[in-house]
Amino acid sequence: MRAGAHMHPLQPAGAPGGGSGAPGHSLGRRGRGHGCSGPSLAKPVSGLGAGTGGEGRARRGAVHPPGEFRGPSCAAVALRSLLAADLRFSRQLGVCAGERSAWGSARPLLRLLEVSGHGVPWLAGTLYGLGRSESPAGREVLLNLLFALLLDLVLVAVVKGLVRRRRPTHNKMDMFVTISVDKYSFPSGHATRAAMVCRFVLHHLVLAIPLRVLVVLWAIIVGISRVMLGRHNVTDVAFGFIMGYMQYNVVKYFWLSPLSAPALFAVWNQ
Ligand SMILES: CC(C)=CCC/C(C)=C/CC/C(C)=C/CC/C(C)=C/COP(=O)(O)O
Repeated sequence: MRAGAHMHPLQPAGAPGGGSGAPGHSLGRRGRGHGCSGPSLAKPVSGLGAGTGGEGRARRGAVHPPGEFRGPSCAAVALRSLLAADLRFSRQLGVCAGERSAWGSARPLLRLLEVSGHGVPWLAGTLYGLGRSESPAGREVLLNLLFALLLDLVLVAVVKGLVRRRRPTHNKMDMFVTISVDKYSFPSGHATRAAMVCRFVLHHLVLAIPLRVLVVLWAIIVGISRVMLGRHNVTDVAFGFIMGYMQYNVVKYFWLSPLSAPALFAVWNQ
């Protein structure tokens, strides 16, 4: 692929489909070849683009106006290096990506964890609880959990649709109920949901310490299992955790109560 041209921001050069993680991708080579530069304010030097592929070749010898980028910035090179390391590391951690993988026998257990963090059981369970709940306080919490889960689905779909990072190539697309954007991997919807639900539960349920620890462990293990199953790269999950953590702030800010959303609660008060 031509460096810098039509290249996916989360896909280092030499990693077709964003998921190869193959050693010897071109990042390191390009980085070593000419270093990196910021915006050029100095008089242009011909041939600075050399080694950056077709674009560089086309510009060789050209006169660059002040302010034009001479090559990939240090930030871009650092980002690509991070992403290349992410692909390699994630591939190594994908030990349950298939039945024949190193830890393939643990795959069924990890797939069970996958279901435990999936949107469908959480939505179904919350709706069921809402239907059964007889206490106003319980209904308020469950209604907000429903709002949180729906918000999570929408925000993850928006970010996945914008970023469009492909899932790792070693992922087997045998996931439990998916929607169209789930062909993309950034961020991990399981990680956002796990982090958000974890914060939600810790804030709104009175639980003994061991149970609180269990909830946190569940969230962490769901995240790790995404990489082990080969569904995600590490950065998808890390960002998912951060995003899910912050989503809870949104839920808290827009907390639905009989005062803030009387129409919603009127359904039960009739
Ligand atoms: C259960 C009820 C009452 C309604 C379901 C409504 C519905 C179909 C919601 C969509 C749920 C869904 C398919 C969520 C996607 C979950 C998923 C596969 C996320 C991807 O996670 P990732 O970690 O692989 O990014």
